[in-house]
Amino acid sequence: MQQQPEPGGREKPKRRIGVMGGTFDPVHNGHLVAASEVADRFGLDEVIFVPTGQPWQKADRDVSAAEDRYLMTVIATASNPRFSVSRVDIDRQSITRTVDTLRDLRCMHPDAELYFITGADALASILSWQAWKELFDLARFVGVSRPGYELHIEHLSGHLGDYPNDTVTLIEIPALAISSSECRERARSGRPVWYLVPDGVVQYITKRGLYQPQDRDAASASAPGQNNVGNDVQGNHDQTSGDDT
Ligand SMILES: Nc1ncnc2c1ncn2[C@@H]1O[C@H](COP(=O)(O)OP(=O)(O)OP(=O)(O)O)[C@@H](O)[C@H]1O
Ligand SMILES: O=C(O)c1ccc[n+]([C@@H]2O[C@H](COP(=O)([O-])O)[C@@H](O)[C@H]2O)c1
Repeated sequence: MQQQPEPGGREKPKRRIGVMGGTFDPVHNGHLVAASEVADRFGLDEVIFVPTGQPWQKADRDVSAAEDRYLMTVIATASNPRFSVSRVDIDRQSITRTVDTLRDLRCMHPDAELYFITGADALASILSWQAWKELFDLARFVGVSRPGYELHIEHLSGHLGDYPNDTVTLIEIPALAISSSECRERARSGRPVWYLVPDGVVQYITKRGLYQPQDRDAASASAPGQNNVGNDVQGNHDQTSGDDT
């Protein structure tokens, strides 16, 4: 671990901060397990979840409102004292670039070591990210396994010549074959998302009527407390629909 000198000559370990970037539409248990595993393996003091503002590589589909994705991420992470959520990307008035995320977080935490966490699919496409050459100066990268994707680093090896060996690390994590796309499709068709996402996120999706077919959106907007998600999404749980009552 890198050390920094203290007034008395003693060395103080640097704070280690994980950065879990994602569109989180919705956040699911695969994201949470990835963050938790990396925190454990790398002895991270904190993991900051950073919902994207304008994910330019997802411009081919409608992405839910940033505020909904942010709130779901807050709900999902609230019970873990090491997890927090940042608004840096959703408050920036431009497309979301990880280089900006990391620059902002570096300014906020100048003495910390940053560990950017990516799934195998995201890591595979990192050379298509904007200003990617700067990324490895700003943070270490941790690529985590994900069912259905090959976790590899060969595409980066030609670009990491002068960087330390631990600039990008690959780790195997418990396999959770969950995706936000699948959760959205389930909610849309009235199938359960219980246990794929935290309970509070199920309730938030229900309360806000997220991921419903277009013709039900108007109802959702005009009656935000109404249960607009199919009953199957609620399963057999004995709980409220998330009404404001
Ligand atoms: N099940 C999973 N296991 C490991 N990593 C994951 C998993 N799901 C997502 N990730 C990683 O989390 C980060 C954010 O992912 P994102 O918010 O795009 O979720 P997603 O499930 O891939 O969404 P979508 O299905 O809409 O593309 C990415 O680095 C992605 O690779
Ligand atoms: O910097 C970029 O150009 C860039 C392009 C695509 C994705 N990313 C980041 O990769 C993370 C996962 O993104 P996504 O789209 O798979 O949810 C998230 O933090 C994004 O900001 C970053």
